[in-house]
Amino acid sequence: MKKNLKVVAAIIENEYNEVLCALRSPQMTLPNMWEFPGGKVESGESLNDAIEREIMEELDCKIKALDVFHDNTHEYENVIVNLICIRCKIVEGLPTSNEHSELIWFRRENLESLRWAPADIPAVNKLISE
Ligand SMILES: Nc1nc2c([nH]c(=O)n2[C@H]2C[C@H](O)[C@@H](COP(=O)(O)OP(=O)(O)OP(=O)(O)O)O2)c(=O)[nH]1
Repeated sequence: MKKNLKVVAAIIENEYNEVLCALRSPQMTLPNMWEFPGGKVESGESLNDAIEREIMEELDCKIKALDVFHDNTHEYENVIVNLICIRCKIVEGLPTSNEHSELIWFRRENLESLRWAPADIPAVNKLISE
């Protein structure tokens, strides 16, 4: 049976309506695909605590979770990912890439030009069409 993963990802927008996008490194699963930064929810952890912890670990900056933007379940070849995208705002610091190959701020209308992890595509489409 495939493993089910509960994953939170941060939708962080700046004052120019640009969204923070992260490129998964060649060493990660889903290598060289774009994603919203985040990671697996640990047992007993709330979604907000999980995204705030993951962003501190991955991007070295403090965020506040605002609300759930999109919730999608995607079946990959080996795993089923429940990806919960949460709108967040930066409270302290600037995002720094600890684990990703690249971090960029991208305008919503240009998001479709990136090669996204398949689970992210519905959230990306919602961002573009909003
Ligand atoms: N962080 C994040 N993960 C995503 C997104 N979309 C998507 O399919 N995933 C998948 C990739 C991973 O299989 C899973 C968990 O993310 P993770 O960031 O903890 O993955 P990881 O590389 O640490 O996983 P692993 O190598 O330890 O198995 O969710 C996304 O937008 N953000």
